[in-house]
Amino acid sequence: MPTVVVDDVHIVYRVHGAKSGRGGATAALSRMLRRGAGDPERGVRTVHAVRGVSFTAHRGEAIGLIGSNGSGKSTLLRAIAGLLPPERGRVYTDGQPSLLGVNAALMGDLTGERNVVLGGLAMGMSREQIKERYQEIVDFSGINDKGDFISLPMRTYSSGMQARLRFSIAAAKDHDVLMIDEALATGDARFRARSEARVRELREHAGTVFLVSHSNQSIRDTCNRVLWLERGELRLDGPTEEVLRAYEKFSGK
Ligand SMILES: Nc1ncnc2c1ncn2[C@@H]1O[C@H](COP(=O)(O)OP(=O)(O)OP(=O)(O)O)[C@@H](O)[C@H]1O
Repeated sequence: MPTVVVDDVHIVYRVHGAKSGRGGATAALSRMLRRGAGDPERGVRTVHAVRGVSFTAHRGEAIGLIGSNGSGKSTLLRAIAGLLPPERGRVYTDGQPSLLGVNAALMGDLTGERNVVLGGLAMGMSREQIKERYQEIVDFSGINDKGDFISLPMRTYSSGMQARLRFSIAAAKDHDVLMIDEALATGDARFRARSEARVRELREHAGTVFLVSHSNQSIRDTCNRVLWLERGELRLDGPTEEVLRAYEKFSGK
């Protein structure tokens, strides 16, 4: 059963005002003034971040996305989630894909507790379901292991704690398509092991999991298939070990 079909997708970012991007404060000010007047010369630069990528994902697959910095991994995930319109090509998905990014939109000024509810509602859970899973989510995150932190605003958490809570909220639900962008990298070793186990579980519940990671070990431990992107192009798509070996050779590891 296919869950995601990506057909010759191209993603192009447009960066406005980038052509006149040099100079100090005075130049910036004059640019602003010109912009106000509707300057026709204002430049738009384009970044062709994903170039003609095609693949089909199935139920029960955990697919790792690898590639060097800026190779288009996060962009591709955002396109699958429907957050970026393709310039060319199509993305077909079965159900609503959930993107769990390091920057997932929880609210820093709200307590961890409120964010669990907010995140649950955002994922389409009912209040009852959230209430039922609440303790499980908090326990999984380990936020309260060292004291009552869940009742403090989320902005007071360390980046690792924030990432853990985000992952725990997202993982509380079985997703058709769950996309995880580097979230595993921020937790400590124990949390990483726990979340990797949860990714395997989600996958067994017949969903499809995408995982962007720079940790080849995380990819090895969780994924059965790997897509390797380089400069926006799909270089290799295949079984984890095969693709990782080629990638490690390429990156000199
Ligand atoms: N909002 C944006 N506006 C313009 N260009 C962008 C934007 N976001 C990303 N890019 C460009 O798109 C390309 C791909 O970026 P992307 O973040 O998808 O790479 P990545 O493989 O996830 O990188 P990393 O491993 O460093 O997280 C890069 O060249 C980047 O500069």
